Amino acid sequence: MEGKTVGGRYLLTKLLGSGSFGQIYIAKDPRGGDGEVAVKLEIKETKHPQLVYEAKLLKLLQGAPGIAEVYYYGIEAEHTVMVMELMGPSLEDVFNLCRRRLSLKSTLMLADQMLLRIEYFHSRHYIHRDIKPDNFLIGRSQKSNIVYIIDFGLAKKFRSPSTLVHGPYRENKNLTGTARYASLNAHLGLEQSRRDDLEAIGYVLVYFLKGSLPWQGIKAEGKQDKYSAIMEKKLNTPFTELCQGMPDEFATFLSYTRNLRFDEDPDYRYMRWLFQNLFHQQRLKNDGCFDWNVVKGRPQWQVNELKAERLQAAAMRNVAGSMTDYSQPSNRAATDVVLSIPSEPG
Ligand SMILES: Nc1ncnc2c1ncn2[C@@H]1O[C@H](COP(=O)(O)OP(=O)(O)OP(=O)(O)O)[C@@H](O)[C@H]1O
Repeated sequence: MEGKTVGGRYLLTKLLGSGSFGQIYIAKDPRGGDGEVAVKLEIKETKHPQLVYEAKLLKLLQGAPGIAEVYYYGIEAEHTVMVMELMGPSLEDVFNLCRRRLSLKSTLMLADQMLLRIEYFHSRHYIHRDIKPDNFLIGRSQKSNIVYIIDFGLAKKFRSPSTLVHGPYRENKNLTGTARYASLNAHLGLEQSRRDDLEAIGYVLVYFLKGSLPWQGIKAEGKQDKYSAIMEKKLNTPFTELCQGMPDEFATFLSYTRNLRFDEDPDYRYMRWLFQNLFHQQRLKNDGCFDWNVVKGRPQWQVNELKAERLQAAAMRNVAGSMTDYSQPSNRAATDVVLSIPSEPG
């Protein structure tokens, strides 16, 4: 596809990766900004289309910090095409770059942005359901301090936008998301709600600060046995033990999220205050400088290379290990968004 033009103006220059979703390219926009955009392509006849849902959800979310701008959506010869803002490496990439351990300062700066993103997501009536470091990307150039939230393939509307009536509580659900960061209630088969995205953020923060989670690397026969073993470990690891050696705020945060009722409005201000307060107590300086900006001997271009390598590797694996089962209607995103797809702006 390199060398082709989509949307009448975007020239595909480089394959970034491919997987279950189709392909993602870097493209040049001769008329726009720094000239580079990301293009997602999905085969038109795909059995389980996702791009249309992602485009609808992105359209709904447009205009807030940390949400990729969409420039074009359309159906062309054999593909559904979405042209969007090009972003940089994921938090998993930069975590690797920092030898799989982040400082308290970076973790707290990320906590603040991740909480803002999820609060905004929830304010638009959706839960994400696949919170993990790979689904947060760093912006490029002037936006390199901004953390973006991506991958809405598992997002689900949790309340009516008009009446704000919460969706029903259900049990016996299959686990949706990524087992490592899934909330205990998601493991237990409860319908997910806002609290589950927040508990997952808690696990991501512990992962950044400690370098790993106690349920990583558990060996089991099949997928289901592995999920059960992870759940057991989560059940049997009190937050005080999980967060041993870390400031108390992390266990406090996790307990708060775990104790939220299914349809309770989370107090986002309280959660951000917890971490901001710790930040100030520790006399840290919010200068926007993350660990990966100062990794010795690792210039910025290496961050970009690392990302390219990871995307290639993911393409080779063909996103093996993904738990998503798109044959399950509940696993499909945003089927009921009523907004129209964006057409190319002026
Ligand atoms: N706008 C973008 N700019 C740069 N990289 C991007 C952009 N969108 C997605 N990516 C990269 O491409 C990868 C795949 O994108 P995305 O997660 O949206 O698709 P997916 O089908 O849900 O993939 P996966 O199966 O890995 O969850 C992401 O891991 C991300 O690193």
